[in-house]
Amino acid sequence: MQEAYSIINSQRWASPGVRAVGIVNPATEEAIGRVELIDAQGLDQALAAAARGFMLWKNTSAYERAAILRKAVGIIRSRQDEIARVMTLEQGKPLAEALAEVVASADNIEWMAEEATRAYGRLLVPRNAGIHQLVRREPVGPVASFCPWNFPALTPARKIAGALAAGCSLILKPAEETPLTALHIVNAFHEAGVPGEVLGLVYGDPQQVSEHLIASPVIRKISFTGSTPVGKLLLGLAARGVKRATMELGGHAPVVVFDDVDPARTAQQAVAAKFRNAGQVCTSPTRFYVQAGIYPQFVQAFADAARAIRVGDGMDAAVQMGPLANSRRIAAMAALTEDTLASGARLACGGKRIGTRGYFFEPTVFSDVPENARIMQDEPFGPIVPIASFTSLDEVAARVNALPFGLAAYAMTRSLARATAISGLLEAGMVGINHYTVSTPASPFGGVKESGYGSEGGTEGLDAYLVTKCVTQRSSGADLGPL
Ligand SMILES: NC(=O)c1ccc[n+]([C@@H]2O[C@H](COP(=O)([O-])OP(=O)(O)OC[C@H]3O[C@@H](n4cnc5c(N)ncnc54)[C@H](O)[C@@H]3O)[C@@H](O)[C@H]2O)c1
Ligand SMILES: O=S(=O)(O)c1ccc(CO)cc1
Repeated sequence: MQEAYSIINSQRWASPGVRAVGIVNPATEEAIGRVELIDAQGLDQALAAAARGFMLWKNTSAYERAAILRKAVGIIRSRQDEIARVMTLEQGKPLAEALAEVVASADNIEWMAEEATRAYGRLLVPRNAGIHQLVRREPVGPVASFCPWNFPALTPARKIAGALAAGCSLILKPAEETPLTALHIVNAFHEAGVPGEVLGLVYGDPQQVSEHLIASPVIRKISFTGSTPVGKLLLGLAARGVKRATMELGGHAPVVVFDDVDPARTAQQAVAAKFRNAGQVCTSPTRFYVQAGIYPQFVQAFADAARAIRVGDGMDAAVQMGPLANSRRIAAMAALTEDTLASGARLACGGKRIGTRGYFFEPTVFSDVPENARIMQDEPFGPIVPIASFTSLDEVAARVNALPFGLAAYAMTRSLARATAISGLLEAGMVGINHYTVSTPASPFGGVKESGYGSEGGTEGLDAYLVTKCVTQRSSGADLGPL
């Protein structure tokens, strides 16, 4: 049995009369450990530490901060197999996917470590020879970050890397369902030399923790990855203190498949992307619009490839799709399947829970899905996919942009003219043309509309933790007229 716990000032926080909840392996439903939940007194200690940590870290040179972050990268890489194993046990994704996530986490931190030394300001051209005006970029202050369970290493890694590279202190609240992976990531930063006060880790009741931290005058910025409804709630709390926010919220990514592509190859590529992490990815391709000329062939090839996916315990190297992360997702998939059948859509494959032990659900494909079916509006966040047909570019553009979401969007075509046109039309923060990888360390990851605002990754990901200060300085003894 493994234990996860809050860390304040590099020390395990033991709340008197500590409450704990079990950590469940979603492939077996067995308890694999427990996570201790923090109390209000612990949160106050974490805030006090973050306030001290900010004064310390913002005065640490960017080069020193970068060196410490690079050391954390080395530690994470040296433990990547162990961290991946823990992730698969507590989250369910296949071991190869877990390993790829740990590798990506290290790559993101490494990229941000380099970026730490490039937070340039600028010098203005003064209106008077005795005046110097400079625009400084400074760390915003202590940050509170909230992470979900679908990427237990990468989401914390991105949030920690951006904040620490900029010179901010951070209190991280990972998901209580996947606490062990985050504990490994935070430990790596501390072992690398990040002072305990600079990076705190808290687990607790999500509502209690977010309300407590966001209300504190210590916290100057929040960063949240999760659902749009919770994001709106946290934005409301942040607004009361006029605090900055980065919000990575839900999506419902459309894929426009034009009739000039090979339907079988395109469908196989789509299936690999759709069922990654059992569809529990905010950038998952989740609504397929296929041009009428290749629609039947695409649906057939998609369903064949989905049926062939090997589903099982992610610890088995032959498995391609693991369980869903928790029992809530199974209930959500069952309800969505029922609802989609009732809408008149055709079930091409799947549609049921697999077995009674472990949160397994069949890769499920619906075709001829009407636009008003719930699955075309609500993010499935699981292994269910709707496919519909379209005829013209204008028609499909109106349909894909009708939702309030705008995170990722994709289009498949061999035509440069179509690719250019659809890239301009899609209302999304990230667009993939003939490709589903829209996230790299150098690219800004974020959405528009109700998918959130702000970016993580890229130069924008550092910018998100910086504020602007304009300093106007008079040379001593300068004889000045008006500015
Ligand atoms: N954008 C993403 O990467 C992402 C990740 C996980 C879940 N989701 C969304 O969440 C939905 C279902 O997941 P869920 O059942 O865990 O939903 P949820 O909205 O209850 O929880 C999502 C995450 O937000 C956290 N959370 C919930 N209430 C909070 C609060 N008041 N303050 C701070 N954090 C809070 C949870 O701990 C969890 O990690 C999915 O359908 C999906 O749309 C999105
Ligand atoms: O970098 S990705 O693996 O594509 C990725 C996608 C989404 C999220 C957040 O849900 C994290 C990483």
